[in-house]
Amino acid sequence: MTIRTPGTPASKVDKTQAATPGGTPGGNRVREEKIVVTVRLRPLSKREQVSKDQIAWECTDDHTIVYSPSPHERVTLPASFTFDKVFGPDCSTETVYEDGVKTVALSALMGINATIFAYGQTSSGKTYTMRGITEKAVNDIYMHIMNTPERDFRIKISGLEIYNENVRDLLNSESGRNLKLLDDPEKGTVVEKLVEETAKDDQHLRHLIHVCDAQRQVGETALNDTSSRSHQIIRLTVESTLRESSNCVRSYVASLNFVDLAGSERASQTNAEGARLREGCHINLSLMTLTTVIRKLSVGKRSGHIPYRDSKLTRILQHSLGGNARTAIICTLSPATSHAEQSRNTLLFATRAKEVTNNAQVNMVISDKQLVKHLQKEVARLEAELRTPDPANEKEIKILQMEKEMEELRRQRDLAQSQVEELRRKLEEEKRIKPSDSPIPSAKKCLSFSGTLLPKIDGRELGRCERARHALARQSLRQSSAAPFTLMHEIRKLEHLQEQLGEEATRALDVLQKEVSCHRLGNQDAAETIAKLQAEIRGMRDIQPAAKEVVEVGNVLPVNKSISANLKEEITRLHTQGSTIADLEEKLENVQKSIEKLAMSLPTKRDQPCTDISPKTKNPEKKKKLLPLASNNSLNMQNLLKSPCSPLMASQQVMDRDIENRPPASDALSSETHSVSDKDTPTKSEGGDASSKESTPYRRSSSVNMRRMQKMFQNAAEENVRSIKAYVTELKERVAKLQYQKQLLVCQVLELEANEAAGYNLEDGDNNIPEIEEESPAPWPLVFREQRQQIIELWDVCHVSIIHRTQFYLLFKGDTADQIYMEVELRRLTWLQQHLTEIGNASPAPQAGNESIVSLSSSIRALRREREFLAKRMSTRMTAEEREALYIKWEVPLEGKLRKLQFVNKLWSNPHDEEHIQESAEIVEKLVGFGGGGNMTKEMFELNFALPSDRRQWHMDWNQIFKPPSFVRNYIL
Ligand SMILES: Nc1ncnc2c1ncn2[C@@H]1O[C@H](COP(=O)(O)OP(=O)(O)OP(=O)(O)O)[C@@H](O)[C@H]1O
Repeated sequence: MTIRTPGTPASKVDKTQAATPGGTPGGNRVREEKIVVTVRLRPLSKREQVSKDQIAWECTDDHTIVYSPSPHERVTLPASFTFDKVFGPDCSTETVYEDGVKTVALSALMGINATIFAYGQTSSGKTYTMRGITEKAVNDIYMHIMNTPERDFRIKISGLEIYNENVRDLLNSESGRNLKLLDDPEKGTVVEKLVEETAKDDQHLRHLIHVCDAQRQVGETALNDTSSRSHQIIRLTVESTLRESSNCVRSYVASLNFVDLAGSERASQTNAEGARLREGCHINLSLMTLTTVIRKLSVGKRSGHIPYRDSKLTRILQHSLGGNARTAIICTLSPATSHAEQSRNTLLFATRAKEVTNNAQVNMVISDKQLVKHLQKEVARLEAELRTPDPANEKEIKILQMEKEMEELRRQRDLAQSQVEELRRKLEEEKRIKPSDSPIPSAKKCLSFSGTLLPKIDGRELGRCERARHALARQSLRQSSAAPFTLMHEIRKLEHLQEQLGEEATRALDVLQKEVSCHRLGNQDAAETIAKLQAEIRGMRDIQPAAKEVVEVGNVLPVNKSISANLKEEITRLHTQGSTIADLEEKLENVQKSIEKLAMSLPTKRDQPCTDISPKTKNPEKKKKLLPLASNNSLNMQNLLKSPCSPLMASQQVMDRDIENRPPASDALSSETHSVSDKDTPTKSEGGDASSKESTPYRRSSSVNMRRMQKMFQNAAEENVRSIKAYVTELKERVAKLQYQKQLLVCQVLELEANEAAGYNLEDGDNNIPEIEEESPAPWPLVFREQRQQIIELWDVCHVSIIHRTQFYLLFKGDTADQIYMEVELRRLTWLQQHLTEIGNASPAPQAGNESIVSLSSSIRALRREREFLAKRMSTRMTAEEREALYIKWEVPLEGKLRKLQFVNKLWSNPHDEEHIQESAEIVEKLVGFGGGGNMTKEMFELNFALPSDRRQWHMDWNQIFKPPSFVRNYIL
């Protein structure tokens, strides 16, 4: 057994912090603890009574002792002292023990070093007190041992005295030698060859203690017949180990010191001389060192050098003074006036001692012997288990498995917690980047689209955004990424349609060109218009689908390329074609205008010389106007009468002769036509079709039917121009729709890419998008409501024009036909939200072609301007009464100067209040004046995918806001 008292080797000592006495070891841990200081005031001794000494000290309560001088005495020094406990003359030693030092003493039973010592002037009652305390402690120790059968206790005792600065062994008086103090690096200060005896029982221990007392140096002085002339230290070492059955190899070990100091004395009072005087000098010297150590410790251990080594007493008690021990000091006092000054010195010492802090720890040792024994037993048990499998062992294995599982679960929980922490941290970061002065805090939540920017997990708000995101992602993936080939297929189909459309347009334009050729001999304006139109048509014919090399629908994709790479290529190609379509659309617009102009220039019935069409007419101008109509060749004539408006008809049928529409081929008509043509048929050089002259029916028409014929052609021409106009309009619509469909595809591809970038592997068909739960699609009304709420919140987040919001809100009420518009709006807003999140409040410097990039701040500014506009409108669109009623209802102060603006600022301010949204929309509608449905059509929104035009309607502000940066615009066809 290795015991460190206090010098057990560190490698074998396991120290934990001290427990509160009476508590579980290591339970209520105390890092630092002040020395417990109590004062015991004894009664007047017989000697003092005889000398008529007066009582100078009085215990006013359990903690205070007060100096009570005689009436004539003048007191200048402190008269009242307070301590942990003060015991008056009537208090028994048992009380002093129980209330003052018991807890400290019994700490030793739980591995904590403890020291109890008595300090005081000679004959103040130190020995009287310490003998009683030791007795009580021994009783309690053995009582505890009896009550703790699970532990095996061992009590050892050693006793020494320091007499005239010599250390003597009280249990080995035979030696008569002065024992040396050694400094052991591991054990600290040890007394060489000090006998340590193991107490067999309490009686034995008492006996040994008695031996120590008996061996102590005692002398008679004037103050005390049996004055202790030395410092006595009785050390009990208490070791306890759990009994063997528990397989525990660790033991508590602690020392309990009972220190009875020699009393400070004045030679004048003790009348000491000779040996007594010398003893007194040593006593006072060592007590002075003790006082110095205490004083230094009382102002802090780092106050400098602590002179422990200046006396043997302080060297031996070093651990009890500011070290690894719990310490209690009992300061004994004589109440006599004659010892008042000595008593005050004792109280001053006690006062300093109160400030000394110790660091007590639980001392545990591992016995090598016990350890080996334990390991041997363990090996034997395991060997036995191996030989005969124990069914209980299976249980243990299961328990082990369960423990492993629990460990894994804990690990997962920790991981989840760390992820939550990470999210929180990012949110904090987000908050820091986007200051909290953002007008709508909840907006930030929705501005986070990607997982890395998720807002704090916060109930419905996030739930809705998350659901929307997941729904969108899922839908997107189902539509696009879940089957990327389908998406490719869709693109191909679109291209095919686009190609068809181009071919139809080309065929129709052929017809149109020929038709226009027929009008070349019209008036000057018409001729110019026609020339322009022809040029445009030529230009349009030049526009062919650029991607003839595009693989046909159903062709196999290159297998060595990733789906996304192919899709990217497709998008790039679509982008190229997009400009073609845009050109086509623009040229169709021009053609339409020209046709309108042409229609205007066509001879009206008023212009026609109905009664003066004969070759002999005197008005060559009027006659000339008629000529083009009369000079059309047969092919054009037939084409003219064949409306090219139907795209389907624009196929082969358009070019075929339509017998039913052929003009009457009567002889009269032919002769009349012929007669006219003789003079007026345009020559080839004028653009007429000379080859058709021979076969034209006009040649065979008679002049009698000429007027009728002209009229008929006139009507046909008008009709055809109208048809062409309608057809061009239809072409435009189809181009727009084609454009729109491509937009949708692009959106899908962008999402596909985003999802791919986010780590969702699409190519292996493993859709890693967190499936919320496969549920049957919700009915449209429900979906509509949810989407609308998402849109409203996104409007709010992105600071979208409230006029746009109003238009959209009022237009789309939940028809099934609204689905596509809702989806488009949602997708655009989602993009915008992401875009705003990415660029934050920064206002990017305008770049070429990128002038309208929006930031959060620019959106807010635009919205503020819009609100100012609406505020102005309140004056003209509302009566004073209406305004006032609204102010009251919307809680705007009536007396405020900016109440209109205040009111408008409240519009569309709460995306979560349905009633508020409805009312806001109605008010904005009234202010802007697009009510009645006259100005608003759903198609406005459909066509909004086009880049901003110069249209000035408010709804186009959305496009102004939503002008994507160039990298996105490359995809927006
Ligand atoms: N609380 C007390 N009640 C009654 N008598 C006491 C009390 N304390 C001390 N005495 C008596 O006072 C006398 C002196 O006590 P004691 O020897 O314990 O003093 P001391 O402080 O140890 O002196 P010294 O330092 O000289 O050894 C003894 O006769 C003792 O019985």
